[in-house]
Amino acid sequence: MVSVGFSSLPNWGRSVVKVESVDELAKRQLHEIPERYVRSDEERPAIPTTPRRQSDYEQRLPVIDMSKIAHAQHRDKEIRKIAQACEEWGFFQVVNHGIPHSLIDNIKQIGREFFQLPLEKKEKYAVRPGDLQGYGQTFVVSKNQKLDWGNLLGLIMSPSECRDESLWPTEPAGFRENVDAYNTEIKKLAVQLLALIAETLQLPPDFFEKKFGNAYQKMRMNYYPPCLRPDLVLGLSAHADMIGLTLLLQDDEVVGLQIRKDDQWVSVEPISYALVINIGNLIEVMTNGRYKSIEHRAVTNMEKARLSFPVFYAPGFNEEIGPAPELIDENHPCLFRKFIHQDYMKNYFSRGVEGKNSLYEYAGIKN
Ligand SMILES: O=C(O)CCC(=O)C(=O)O
Ligand SMILES: [Fe+2]
Repeated sequence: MVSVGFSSLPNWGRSVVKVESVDELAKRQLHEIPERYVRSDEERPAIPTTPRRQSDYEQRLPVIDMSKIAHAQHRDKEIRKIAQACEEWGFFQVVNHGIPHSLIDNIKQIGREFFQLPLEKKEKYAVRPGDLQGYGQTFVVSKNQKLDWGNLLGLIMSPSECRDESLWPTEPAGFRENVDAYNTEIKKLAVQLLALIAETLQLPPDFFEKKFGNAYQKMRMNYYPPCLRPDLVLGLSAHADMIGLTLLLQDDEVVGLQIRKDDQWVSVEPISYALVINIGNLIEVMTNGRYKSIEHRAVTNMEKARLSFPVFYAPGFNEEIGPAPELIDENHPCLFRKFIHQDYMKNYFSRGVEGKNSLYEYAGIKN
């Protein structure tokens, strides 16, 4: 079946299994966590302490000050920091990015209010079979798979033919205006960051921009209700983002995002009004593996709900994706074959969350 939001695109081949809303489950007086949410010993997370200690973060994720990029005397240093962050972490935070704080406050408020609506209201926007947007849980593709302690609302901004306004909540007030305004700002920042990332690799400044002409842009609101046993569950299973770049706004108060660094899970320190940026699988391919798309996950908190707001930014669906010829030489053999973005997307969504292994299975070249 071709879903409404993707009438001009092929079926994504993803079947959705409907599961109970975690928002509702978490409201019940549970004495134990239902089995379907309890992770195996290997997957169970270490939970950051409250109040937070430095050891919760191990090393600190690089923080890029965008206001310095405009100043000749600081620019080179910030560019070097971006290069180092992309090479060593695949992640960094940005501050002074120019997105009005009032807009960021509005997005957080709207997200919180949406998830507090009664279930019947949220279910008007439920994910439909085969679709990638709406209210629900991601990647539930089998009746036996472990479930995430979280719910989400996903909305595609562009291309315009994928934007499905019937799934845009009319409550809380101001939802549409704020989400649109925020996404316009995020797009500007994404364009700026991609040009800087190209610069760090001495690629032509429009190297990424060329592919992002008819960009795919999707916003997600993730809601992780408080959980009786954060040590047994995951808010969001470990995964790598299969897009170009992710720009994530996270909760100021509740720590939850963890990234895999040197085989350890490191929490990302919340910084007020900062955005967390990460390299997605497509940029890993386009940079011939120089910049890696790193696995990450979200953990929950016993007392407080946590919200996060990623915007996923990717090339147009029909773009051919492959390593930059400038980044292939004798010492850096070509690591990936070329493919069409939407073929990869379709393949990815048919698998469910499997870490990032599927990128190499799909497009990796064995040298
Ligand atoms: O909640 C978070 O901080 C992580 C969200 C995330 O990784 C995603 O939605 O892809
Ligand atoms: Fe992610």
